[in-house]
Amino acid sequence: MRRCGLCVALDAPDLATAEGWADAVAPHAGLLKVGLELFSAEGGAAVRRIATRRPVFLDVKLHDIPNTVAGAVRSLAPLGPAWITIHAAGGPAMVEAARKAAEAAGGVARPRILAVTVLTSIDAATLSETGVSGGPVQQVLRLARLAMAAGADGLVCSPREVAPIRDALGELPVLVVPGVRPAGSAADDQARTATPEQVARDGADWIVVGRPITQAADPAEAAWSIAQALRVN
Ligand SMILES: O=C(O)c1cc(=O)[nH]c(=O)n1[C@@H]1O[C@H](COP(=O)(O)O)[C@@H](O)[C@H]1O
Repeated sequence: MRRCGLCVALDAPDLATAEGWADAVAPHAGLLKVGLELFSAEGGAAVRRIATRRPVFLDVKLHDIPNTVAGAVRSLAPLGPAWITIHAAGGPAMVEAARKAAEAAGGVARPRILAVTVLTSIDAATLSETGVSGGPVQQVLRLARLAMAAGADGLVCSPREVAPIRDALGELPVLVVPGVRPAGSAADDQARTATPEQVARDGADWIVVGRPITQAADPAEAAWSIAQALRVN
C-alpha cells in the first residue's frame, strides 16, 4: 500500500524562524521545503541548516533556457537537496538538461528533479487567460507526460489531478501535492484544493503544507494532526 508523507513548507523570511518551525514539525514530517522566500533571504545556508533535520525539498521552480537551468542545477546540487523543482512548461529539452545536470552532480545522492505542472493557485479561468484552453486537468496531463518522458523523477500537481495522473501514467511517477487544506481551513491563494485524506486516498506520495501548519497557534500539533489524517490507507 502506498504511504503518503508530509512535507512542511518553511516559507519564512529568515532562517531563525524557519529553524524554529523545522524543530517543531520534524517529528511529523518526512521532508522540509525551502522555497523562494527563504532561499532568496538566506541562500545555500538555509538548505544546509534545514537538512540537518530532514531531507530538503528545494523549491526554486527553475524555468529558463536549457543551458541556464542545467547550470543552476549544477550550482544547487552541492547544497545537498533531495529534490529540486523546475517548471515542466520549460519544455522537454529543459527538463532533460536539468536531469542530466543532476546526474552529473553525482552518485545515488544526486538531487531528484521534480517538474511542476500547473500551479495550484491557477483556476480554469486564469489558465484560459494565459492562452491555455481545455482546463487544468488536460494541461496537467499534457505537461506530466512531457516531463516524465524527458526524464523528470516526479511531478508537482494539485490535489485535483492526482487520480487522473495515476489513471493515465500509472504508479511510477512520484507525485508531490501542494494546495492541501484540512477541512475547515482557509484556502488562502490556493485555487485547486482538497483535504489530506482525499489526496492520500487518490495516491499522492507527498503532500506539501505551509500556512495551515506554520501559521497555526501550535505548529507541532497542526503537523501531527495532518500526518495522522494521511494514514487512511
Ligand atoms: O512547488 C511547490 O511546492 C508548489 C507548487 C504549486 O503549484 N503550488 C504551491 O503552493 N507550491 C508551494 O507549496 C507551498 C504551499 O503553501 P501553503 O499554501 O501555505 O500550504 C508553498 O510553499 C508554494 O510555493
